[in-house]
Amino acid sequence: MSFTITKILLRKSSIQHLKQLKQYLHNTSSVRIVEVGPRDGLQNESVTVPTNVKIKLIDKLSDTGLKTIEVTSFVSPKWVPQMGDNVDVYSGITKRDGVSYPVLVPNAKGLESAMQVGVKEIAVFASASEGFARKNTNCSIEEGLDRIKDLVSIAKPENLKIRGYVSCVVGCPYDGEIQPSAVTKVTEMLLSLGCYEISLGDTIGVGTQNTIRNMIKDLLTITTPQKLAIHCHDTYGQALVNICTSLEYGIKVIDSSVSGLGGCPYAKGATGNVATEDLVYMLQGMGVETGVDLKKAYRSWEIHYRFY
Ligand SMILES: CC(C)(COP(=O)([O-])OP(=O)([O-])OC[C@H]1O[C@@H](n2cnc3c(N)ncnc32)[C@H](O)[C@@H]1OP(=O)([O-])[O-])[C@@H](O)C(=O)NCCC(=O)NCCSC(=O)C[C@@](C)(O)CC(=O)[O-]
Repeated sequence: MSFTITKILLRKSSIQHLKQLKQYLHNTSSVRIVEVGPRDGLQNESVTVPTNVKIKLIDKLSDTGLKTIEVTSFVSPKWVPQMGDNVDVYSGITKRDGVSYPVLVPNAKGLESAMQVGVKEIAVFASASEGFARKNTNCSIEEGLDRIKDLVSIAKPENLKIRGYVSCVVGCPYDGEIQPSAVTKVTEMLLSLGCYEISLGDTIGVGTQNTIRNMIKDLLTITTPQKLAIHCHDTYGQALVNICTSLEYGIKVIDSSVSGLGGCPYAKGATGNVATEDLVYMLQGMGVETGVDLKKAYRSWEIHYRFY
């Protein structure tokens, strides 16, 4: 290809890109932030944060304007001891009207305990990679989906809201690069089981603009952006860029973690999620409404910080 033709094509694609950005800014006046710090963040701390500190942190977060706060998980305490106080945390927090407090559940046993304390929303989790599925849940992708099917059959008649996660959407610490089609397959399955939204987890933060874009493009062949959320860990400082790329494709639900806490005990090398404060700051600058008070978000973190 001649140099001139390449230049024309490049100029055309950047004009298209600008048009797309303009369109997105026009369409995106607000986003919903899903705060995952108390679960995704604290599950990975080297020390177990005391229950009363977790409760204070969640109550402070409830005061920031966040509408969804994932508070804990009902997984096996043998696997993740940091979440072993799930019943006390969920029972101890002050539930505000208009705020949803989902919990992560891996199986029917976890769902049963969650229902006993009156949980109204759960999050189920699957993986796009076999290696991670086995390390994180001790079963294959397919067996994990069967477990989810079982627990959904109990949760649905009880009118519980069910959110789904797909982990390792671009890369896996065990299997390497992940093909978009693998993500699409698991997402389609979770949607067909009744999840109202699927959060796309870049579990180890290896995504870049291109890999995130390719993954979303493939997903948009089977679903709409309204059914998707993005969940970026920030290992290589790409989280905000990857979030902007997701916004371009119309995704308006973003997971983040206060102060950038986070990681997964079964994904070595994974650093924290994108920090809620950084995300709110960026979106405010773009004129996108989040409903979150930035100063209060900073202050909520002090509770946890004072613990150390
Ligand atoms: C799925 C299992 C349970 C299978 O674990 P397993 O060992 O295969 O299960 P099991 O059925 O053989 O049970 C083993 C023991 O755990 C107990 N048990 C079993 N289930 C529960 C439960 N729900 N609550 C309490 N206890 C439970 C069970 O009763 C038994 O106790 P024992 O008889 O030995 O005394 C295990 O692998 C597990 O809990 N895994 C979860 C790991 C985890 O929490 N990882 C982090 C969350 S995922 C994540 O962070 C990614 C995400 C969502 O953020 C998105 C992203 O970034 O990608």
